[in-house]
Amino acid sequence: MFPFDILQRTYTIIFPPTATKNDDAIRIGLLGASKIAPFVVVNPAKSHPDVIVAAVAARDSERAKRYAKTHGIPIVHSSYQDLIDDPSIDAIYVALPNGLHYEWALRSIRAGKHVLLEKPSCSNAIEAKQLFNHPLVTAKNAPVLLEAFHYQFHPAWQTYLSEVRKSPGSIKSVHAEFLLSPGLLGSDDIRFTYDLGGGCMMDVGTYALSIVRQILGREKVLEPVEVSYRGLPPGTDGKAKEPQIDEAIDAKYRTADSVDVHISGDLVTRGNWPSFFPASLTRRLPSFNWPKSSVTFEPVVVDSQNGEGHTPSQHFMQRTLTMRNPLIPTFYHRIDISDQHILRQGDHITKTWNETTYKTAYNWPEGDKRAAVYKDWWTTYRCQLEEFVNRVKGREGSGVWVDGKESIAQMETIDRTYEKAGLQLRPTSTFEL
Ligand SMILES: NC(=O)C1=CN([C@@H]2O[C@H](COP(=O)(O)OP(=O)(O)OC[C@H]3O[C@@H](n4cnc5c(N)ncnc54)[C@H](OP(=O)(O)O)[C@@H]3O)[C@@H](O)[C@H]2O)C=CC1
Ligand SMILES: O=C1OC[C@@H](O)[C@H](O)[C@H]1O
Repeated sequence: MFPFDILQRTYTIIFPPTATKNDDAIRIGLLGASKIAPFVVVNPAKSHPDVIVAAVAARDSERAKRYAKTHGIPIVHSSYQDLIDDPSIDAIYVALPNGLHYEWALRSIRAGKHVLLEKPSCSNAIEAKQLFNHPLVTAKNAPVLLEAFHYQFHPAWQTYLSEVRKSPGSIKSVHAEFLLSPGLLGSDDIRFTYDLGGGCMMDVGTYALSIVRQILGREKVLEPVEVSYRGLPPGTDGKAKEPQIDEAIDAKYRTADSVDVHISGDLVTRGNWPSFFPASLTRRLPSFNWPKSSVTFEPVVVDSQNGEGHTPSQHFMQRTLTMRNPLIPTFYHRIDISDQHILRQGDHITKTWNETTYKTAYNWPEGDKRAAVYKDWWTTYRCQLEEFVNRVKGREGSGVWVDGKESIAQMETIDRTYEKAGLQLRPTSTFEL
């Protein structure tokens, strides 16, 4: 039954039911013929009655035409600015290198277009503050601007967050990791160029950071206490390529209320094999790891007895909540609610045991009105598109949103992490508006 469910959802993601478009559907334009746009916008739009992917612009018009043909996009513009100035376009999807997000988001907003902006929103906190606090963005009736933290919109992530909120005990530690297998990114990938706002912290690291910040408080800036990174391997000439680029990053933070926070990201993960394989053999071997988040709570007292003449006995419970694969939950994810129980008599531990329950959430809970709208096969991107459209149309929506304050605090924490690592902040755009 379980693999059949996966197959059914996967089939429907690839071949979604096509919706008849409404007359007032939002017409989206793609800035750049990017690799990610088919997943984030083109495919999800097929099943959305209020979205038409109407145009694309690329630096090379021929490439843009080929891309448009492949994806059935009717209009091709020969420059990004032409696309933005097209009066038939309502919204822009900015999937450019991170270093260009600020400029093209602002240009789009200036043209009155709504913006779905890829993560990370900007190159650094200076840009993020200028963008999200810009009068054109904060004005009443300003266009919608959303940093595309797609995973937050999926019911699986929201279910995990609600388990965090209702768990007994205060949070002791939080961990998140996103480790990419080798071979997914070419050596000329935008992620490996400093001037384009590259780096692991800017890429998979930004998800791990966003995850821990969602758990701890979305507007909190975290202060790093220890950061280490791995740079790019030297080129064939033996010289360091792009010395400001982190290929992998590992950062620890400690909050004012003493929560230990740990994130790891890696764009080219080797090693990391289970410990029964000798590390000397596996250190250089590629490995696959699910993105993961876990939260451990302080122990709580479940029961306490101090009967006269008896040694006092206490029953403690300590919870750990783990979520595997918060980023592509539609294929597979799992929420583990693991409770460690300890019985003590005086100073002696007399018994320990574990109780673990597992949860999945491919949709909102039964009876929740959102469950009647969402579908089990919706990807995080389809959920995100639903909420982007709801905002643009002024509809109620699911209640999940990433606001400017969250995006700014995210960039401030990324900056502090780079500073602690001894790396330069990603360069600030010279574009002014
Ligand atoms: N939400 C998600 O799951 C994901 C988000 N992303 C984000 O999306 C963005 C794009 O990533 P991805 O699609 O992987 O990248 P691509 O390299 O496929 O796309 C980047 C686009 O940027 C354009 N571009 C403009 N200037 C430059 C330049 N100087 N060098 C290189 N490209 C340039 C290119 O457009 P043109 O066609 O005009 O040549 C290209 O199509 C990033 O911000 C990344 O973080 C990426 C993957 C997943
Ligand atoms: O979801 C993702 O997976 C791979 C990353 O490199 C990418 O930028 C990210 O958004």
